[in-house]
Amino acid sequence: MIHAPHSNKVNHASVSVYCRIRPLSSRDDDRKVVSTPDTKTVSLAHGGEHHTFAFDRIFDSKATQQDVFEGVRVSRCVCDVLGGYNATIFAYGQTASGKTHTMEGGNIFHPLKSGVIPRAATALFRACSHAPAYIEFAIKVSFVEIYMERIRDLLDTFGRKRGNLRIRENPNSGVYVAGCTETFVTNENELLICMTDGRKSRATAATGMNEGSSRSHSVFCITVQQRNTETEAKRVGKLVFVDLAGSEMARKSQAVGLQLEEAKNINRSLSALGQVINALTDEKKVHIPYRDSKLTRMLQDSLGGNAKTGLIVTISASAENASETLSTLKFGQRAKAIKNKPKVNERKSVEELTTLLRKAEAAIDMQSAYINALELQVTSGNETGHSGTPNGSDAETMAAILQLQQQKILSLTEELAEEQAESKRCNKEVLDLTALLHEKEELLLDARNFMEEVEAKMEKAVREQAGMLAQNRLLVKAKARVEEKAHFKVRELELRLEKANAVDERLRKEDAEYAVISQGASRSSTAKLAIEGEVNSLKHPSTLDQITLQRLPEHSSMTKHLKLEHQHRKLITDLSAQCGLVDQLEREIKGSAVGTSLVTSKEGQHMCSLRQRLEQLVAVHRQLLRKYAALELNLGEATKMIMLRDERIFQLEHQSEKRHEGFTAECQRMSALMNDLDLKLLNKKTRVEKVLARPRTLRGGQKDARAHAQKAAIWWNNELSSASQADLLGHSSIAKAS
Ligand SMILES: Nc1ncnc2c1ncn2[C@@H]1O[C@H](COP(=O)(O)OP(=O)(O)OP(=O)(O)O)[C@@H](O)[C@H]1O
Repeated sequence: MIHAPHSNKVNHASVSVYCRIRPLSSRDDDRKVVSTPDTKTVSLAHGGEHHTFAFDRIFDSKATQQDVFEGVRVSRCVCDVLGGYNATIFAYGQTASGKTHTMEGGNIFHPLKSGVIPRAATALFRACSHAPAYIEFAIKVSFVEIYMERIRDLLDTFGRKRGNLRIRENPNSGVYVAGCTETFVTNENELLICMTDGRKSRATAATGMNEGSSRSHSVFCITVQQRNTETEAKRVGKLVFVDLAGSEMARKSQAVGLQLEEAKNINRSLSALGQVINALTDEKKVHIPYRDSKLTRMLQDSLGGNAKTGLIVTISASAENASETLSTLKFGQRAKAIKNKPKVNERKSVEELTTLLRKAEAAIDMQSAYINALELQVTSGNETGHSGTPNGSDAETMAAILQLQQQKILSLTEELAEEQAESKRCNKEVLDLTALLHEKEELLLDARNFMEEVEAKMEKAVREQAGMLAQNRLLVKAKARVEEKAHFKVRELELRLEKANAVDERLRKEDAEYAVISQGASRSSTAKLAIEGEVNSLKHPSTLDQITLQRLPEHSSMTKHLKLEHQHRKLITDLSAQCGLVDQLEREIKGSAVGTSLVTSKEGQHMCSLRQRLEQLVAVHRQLLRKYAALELNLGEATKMIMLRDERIFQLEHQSEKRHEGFTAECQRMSALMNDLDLKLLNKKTRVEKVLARPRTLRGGQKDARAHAQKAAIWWNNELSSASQADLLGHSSIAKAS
């Protein structure tokens, strides 16, 4: 006997309901109205009555995130999903009762604080890593929210599909959100990153009851696709986590304006959910109002559909929330009565179906042969009955046999019909699959053509990219050159500044030297000439050129000043040329930035770094300009000082000239005096010699003459020594004066 395949068997499973009690917060009334007699019962005292509810598991306020994960048996849900089932876990409860805390947790990356979703991700990837090597997995996630009756894609980073997505239904894959972003993930971390990205886009707000209240229902879906590489059989399972927005009373949450509108929408969709649950648990109701809200439409497979569903109701133990707690617990109790029909989403491979078909045909053949044999036996029995007269017991036995045979025939005919139907179904499936195969082949062909087109485009893009890269490289080199030049110019400017300082220093020294120089009349006159030349060229600065500079005396301060000015002018020209180069570079970089907008993000980064370097260059350029301005200022001051010094030099020269003239006149006067003295001496000497040469006969006057001659000699010697002393004094006084 052939049994129906596993996929066709429908097991009814009721929704598992769990209850988590949130610890009292500072905002809460201290009076507790909730108690937990045991791990499966929760009791609420409200309105003078005790309401008791039984659930699959109760988590009190001390329960940890791991306790909840284990108690809700999320790992089993993960196994179900890997087995090809759809599973849904959703959290329902009053606002601020801890739904998001339970589903996502305080910190999704923290080992203790993470909630059900991150832990399920860990379990899923661990299970995949332990699967046989011939099973291939593809895991993708989607994250949407239902905000004010609009479905928004939370993973759509560009916000194109945030508007309002549509819900569609497919006989194979069930209810799904059309066009929502599905991101493939290869590990737990990637999944958590997707979740973090989605959480950032979620609509939350601070209300009177919760600092970070979710203003929307969020649906996080993990789809696990499996392929058996040996048999080509495929399986798909979905793990859906729904964090519902909390029901709230406007009075308590103090919602006004947009928040009030949000609260109304939340309450409306939650009441639609309640209606669906009521209809599902009421045997008389035939119509289930799934289409009354986006929320119920999305949860259609999870409520009364083909998914395995777990519901976590979150409540507050505080007396002030007792009425909301009661309604939450009632909701959980009703939901517990919902019966789902979980089924495996599996597609058998063509080989598997062909084998099944062959088996079915063989069974049909065997049964047909058996029926024929039985028919023959019946016919021959009848014939035997006609030929003789059977006794009573024989007749009874015959009747029993006939009855048995008829029953057998009946059951065999039924089985045959079943097998034929199965065979027909298999045949149809084979035909469908063959058609699908052809369709896929065509699609594959299209895809191949498309791929070829894409490849050609890619090649072109790569070529263009390479061109752009080369251009970028050139730009970078040009930038480096400009940078180098800028650095060089800065260094040059610094050197020039140092030189200017040195010139200043040397000018100071020259002042001192000049005093000595001015002593020499000839040198002074040369200097005078040079200064005159300098003054003339200063009067006509426009005529100053390199040749003029070369012609001027090297040691002259004016020459140095003019040289410095010439250098500065050259520097201005250089700097403006550099400015032009930098501007051109900026323009080129801007141009290339526009051109490279389609280039990969790596190049974008490169461009960014280029831009940064350009900015640095511009900063250096500005610094240079500032330095240049400072230099110009220094130059102005230096020019002023040089002018003052030149004036002083001019005055000194004037004085020196005057003194020189005085000195020359004094020298002339002294030499005239000396000549005069020499003449006088010569006369006296001659007279003395004459006296000494007189004859000795003149006895009478001989002694007198001798005495006179001696007196004259003494006078002469005295005159001579006083004259030489005066001469010496005269010389020293001139030296002092000069
Ligand atoms: N079991 C718990 N243990 C510790 N803190 C909790 C627990 N449950 C909730 N909280 C804290 O209570 C606050 C409200 O929780 P949460 O945001 O999860 O509520 P909610 O039901 O999602 O609210 P809403 O419907 O407004 O979004 C948070 O600060 C959260 O950390």
